[in-house]
Amino acid sequence: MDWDDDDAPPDLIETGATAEAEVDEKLVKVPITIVTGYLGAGKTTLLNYILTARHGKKIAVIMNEFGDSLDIEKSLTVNKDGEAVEEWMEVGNGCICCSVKDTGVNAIESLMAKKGNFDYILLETTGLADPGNLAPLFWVDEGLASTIYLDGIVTLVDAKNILRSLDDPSGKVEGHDDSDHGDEGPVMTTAHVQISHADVIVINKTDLVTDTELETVKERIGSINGLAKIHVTKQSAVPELEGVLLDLHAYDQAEELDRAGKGHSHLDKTISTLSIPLPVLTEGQLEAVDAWLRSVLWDNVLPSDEETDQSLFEIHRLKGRLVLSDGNEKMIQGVRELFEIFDKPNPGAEASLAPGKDAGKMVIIGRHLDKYDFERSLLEAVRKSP
Ligand SMILES: Nc1nc2c(ncn2[C@@H]2O[C@H](COP(=O)(O)OP(=O)(O)OP(=O)(O)O)[C@@H](O)[C@H]2O)c(=O)[nH]1
Repeated sequence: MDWDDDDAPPDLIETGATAEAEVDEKLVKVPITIVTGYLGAGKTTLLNYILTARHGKKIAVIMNEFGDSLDIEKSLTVNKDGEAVEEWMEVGNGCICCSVKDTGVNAIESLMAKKGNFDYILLETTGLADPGNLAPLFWVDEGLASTIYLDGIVTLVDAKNILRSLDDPSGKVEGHDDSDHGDEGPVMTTAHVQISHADVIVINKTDLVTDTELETVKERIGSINGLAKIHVTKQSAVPELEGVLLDLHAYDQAEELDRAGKGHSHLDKTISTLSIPLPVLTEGQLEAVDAWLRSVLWDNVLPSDEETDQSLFEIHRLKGRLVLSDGNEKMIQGVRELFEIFDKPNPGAEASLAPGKDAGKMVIIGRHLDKYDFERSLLEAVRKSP
């Protein structure tokens, strides 16, 4: 599809997509990247950087002006001849809100039906958005044959202010109040949830901090989210885009599992990353892991020998690798209560492990994880199964 300069729709960054690309446009799935971060962290600077670096690609930038719901009226960045202008447009499909999970996808699909496929979709959230509410909108079941897929969540943090934001009670996320349960706990701020759900964290504005301050920021962020790739930037200029910010495939593989060390760190009192090594599993034990996940993620119940505890923990992100006794491997991906266990892509890509050795791993990012013995519960569930 060719766009006249004069007719170019306001949502497209029209930088000269090729005819060849358009032949495949019905077959190709378009990645959507959620870009989140506090006010002034450098999101717009990052988006402009991507648009410039991806000259020649058709990129839709959607501004989520209203926090956790996407409204039909969106401010969209247009780029013509390197000049960015901002306009308002109507997607025209009603309000996209979290209660209607597939509407966000439908609206973008109908937009693409009208305008032709994009190469990338970048969804910039407001400074206050909880990406955990948005990700499930776009993490669509394969069976639904959507033309878009959630590629990953990128969180920008301002190196100078992030520690203050993490400790600022006024940044508390609404709707996660434990006071009903008599457990106030340390405050969970929007900065926490933006970091805990991230697949990539860009620590920006590093020109405003010393090396020592930067190290402290990195350690704190790494203790909250031990899975995310961390990049350190000035003016949001990441070293490259491929696999760094774009084309992450963060929800269809789990290669970064080994980044998370064993056990968990306590640098941040609110959110931590917990890593549990798993043995080689039989088919029955695989089912036990599935049942354990359903209990933990759907019912908030951590099964254990002594008790079944309705718990206060809150899981934001979960990834895993399961090695089976027949030599196959499975991956686990989870965000909030949603999870999926699926065959490892590219089987045989990694050397197989010696039998009996800890072979698999589950990494959990969430709140109040240190109050419960997740490892014992999971390993017991596995051991009890044939
Ligand atoms: N010193 C410094 N300033 C930066 C850097 N990156 C961006 N800025 C500036 O910080 C300000 C905020 O950057 P934006 O990219 O607009 O941040 P944002 O996250 O989009 O902010 P909102 O749109 O307000 O949520 C702008 O004036 C940028 O020029 C950096 O690395 N160092």
